[in-house]
Amino acid sequence: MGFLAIDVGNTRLKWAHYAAAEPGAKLLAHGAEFLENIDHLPEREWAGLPRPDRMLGCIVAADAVRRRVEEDLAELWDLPAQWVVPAAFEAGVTNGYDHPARLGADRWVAMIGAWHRALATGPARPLVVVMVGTAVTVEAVDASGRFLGGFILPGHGIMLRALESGTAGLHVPTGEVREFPTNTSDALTSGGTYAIAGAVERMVQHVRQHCGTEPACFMTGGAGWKMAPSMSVKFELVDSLIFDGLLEIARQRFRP
Ligand SMILES: Nc1ncnc2c1ncn2[C@@H]1O[C@H](COP(=O)(O)OP(=O)(O)OP(=O)(O)O)[C@@H](O)[C@H]1O
Ligand SMILES: CC(C)(CO)[C@@H](O)C(=O)NCCC(=O)O
Ligand SMILES: [K+]
Repeated sequence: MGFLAIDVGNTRLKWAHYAAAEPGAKLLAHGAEFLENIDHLPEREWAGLPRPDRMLGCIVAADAVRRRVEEDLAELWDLPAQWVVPAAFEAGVTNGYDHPARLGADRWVAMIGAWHRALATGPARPLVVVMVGTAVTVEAVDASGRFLGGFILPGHGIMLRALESGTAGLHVPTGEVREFPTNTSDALTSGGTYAIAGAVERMVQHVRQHCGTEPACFMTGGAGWKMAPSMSVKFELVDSLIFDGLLEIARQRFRP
């Protein structure tokens, strides 16, 4: 019974089992695993689930990970995997990428989730959608639902590892975010955080200028909570943005 939504990122696989394939459906079970541990899913977390009627996922990880998940779904439930591939248009959002299929599926699905979340609370307005995961993405959507373009930048972990491996003197524990850092740990943590916050602020400016309206701003991703206190613009932190998008796409695709 129900609907299984899966989001396979570059660091973790997140899954959610819903009572139905439609927005607002009851969440029955959910979990997240680091990719190196997903082999356990069929014997542990997924072993107790009733067979989902359908599955829809988005994946940006390597092909080997995708095959692994597809084999698990086939063996456990004889369930065919369906992955979202960014198209020119889906669920109200138009894809402005030069090559629409080259856009990351997670970015596309998160924008669709944000678009419908915003529409549910008022008239259409431009969006800025930020995902803080292994990488950080900052997307712009105009008031007609057109994805204008977006930034990709390194996430906290990659920024720190790049600095550690490229220098002799930057091996220090995680610090605090400070306006004026006075030790190496705080300087690194603050630098990474404000690099992301600064990119987001610029995108908000670009959208304001291009659309002539204040955008609604959404943030999601495993490290979203770390960014929230340091943002200069008001953001709604929505952990489930990708699942919201998958539910909306599933509703439209699987409509009886
Ligand atoms: N509690 C934490 N403390 C320190 N760093 C963290 C923590 N949680 C996440 N991170 C770092 O933040 C980045 C993204 O985290 P996480 O894996 O939770 O995001 P995600 O949205 O699942 O990523 P993806 O979808 O790309 O797999 C990683 O670089 C990770 O090392
Ligand atoms: C940018 C990431 C890594 C973010 O998870 C992912 O969306 C991805 O691999 N994208 C493909 C390239 C692109 O979106 O232009
Ligand atoms: K992701």
